[in-house]
Amino acid sequence: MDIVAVDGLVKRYGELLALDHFDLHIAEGEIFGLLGPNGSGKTTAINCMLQLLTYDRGSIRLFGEDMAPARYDLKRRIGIVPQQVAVLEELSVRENIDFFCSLYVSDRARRRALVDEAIDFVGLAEFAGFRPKKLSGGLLRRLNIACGIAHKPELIFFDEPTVAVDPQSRNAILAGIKGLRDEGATVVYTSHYMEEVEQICSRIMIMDGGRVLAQGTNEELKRMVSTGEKIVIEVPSVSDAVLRRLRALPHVLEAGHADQTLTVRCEASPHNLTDVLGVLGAARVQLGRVYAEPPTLNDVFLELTGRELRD
Ligand SMILES: Nc1ncnc2c1ncn2[C@@H]1O[C@H](COP(=O)(O)OP(=O)(O)OP(=O)(O)O)[C@@H](O)[C@H]1O
Repeated sequence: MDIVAVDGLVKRYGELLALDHFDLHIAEGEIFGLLGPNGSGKTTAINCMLQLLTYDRGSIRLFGEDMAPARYDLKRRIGIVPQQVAVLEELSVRENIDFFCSLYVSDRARRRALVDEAIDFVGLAEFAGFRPKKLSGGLLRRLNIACGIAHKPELIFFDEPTVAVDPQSRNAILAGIKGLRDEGATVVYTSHYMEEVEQICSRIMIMDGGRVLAQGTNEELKRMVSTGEKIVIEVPSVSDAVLRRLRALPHVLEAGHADQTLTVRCEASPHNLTDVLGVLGAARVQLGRVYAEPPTLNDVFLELTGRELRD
């Protein structure tokens, strides 16, 4: 059974079509990535699923049941980690987590255990008595996460949880999300950082302008496009004649030399590296380090839309 089943969702803000027949199906135990540039409709889609926004058309089923504003039984099974940190300034770390947990769990003893577990989970034990304004940006994000997950939700929405956090907190957050999945939760993860989505998501949807452009595993998405690897070779100089010969190779899209580095972008094909090294060998070019980078999700987005994923 799909934990999330969204079909034909249409959402307008006045004239603006924010979601255009948007479909989303997520199986139990997935970390599903919603990847798209700013304004592509990720937050709108989440807020419709949570019934925080009304929508014009479409159906939303969560846990196999029709979602509606008064379905508190379903809402109780959901955790939300919003894009903007939403905690109470006058409460400590522990009190904040306890407050949000108390919206779902009334038994005090059970709540104390859940709050302790959430504090350990996000690594905030030594800050439990701190007020939010004493925390760094990364620690504040971790508190935001603890508030969203302490009640042990089965389905958790993370909306850009790593914006403006230091690398250490970012890694802790990503590891934490995988930990939640390992404990049985299903996760919806929105981001415009393709590396994160590649790192943790079982499946990824690329969206733009409120529409689904493509979806699949990381590898499936990369196989959908014709862009192949980027070959990078350290070499002090390359003559124009050699560059012309490289560009004339059957699967080469682009070849250029800058900063003592030759870069050759190719279409997907098994012999690109051999062909490129063949041209350089014939011209007796002295080579330094040679490596090939596989296509990124940015290449996929670029080929699908003609634009970069990052602004
Ligand atoms: N309350 C609103 N009123 C009018 N337009 C809105 C409103 N909220 C969002 N929009 C517009 O709807 C579109 C989708 O926005 P949304 O916030 O869902 O995108 P997003 O992919 O989540 O982007 P971001 O990463 O910036 O949050 C954008 O064009 C945005 O300007």
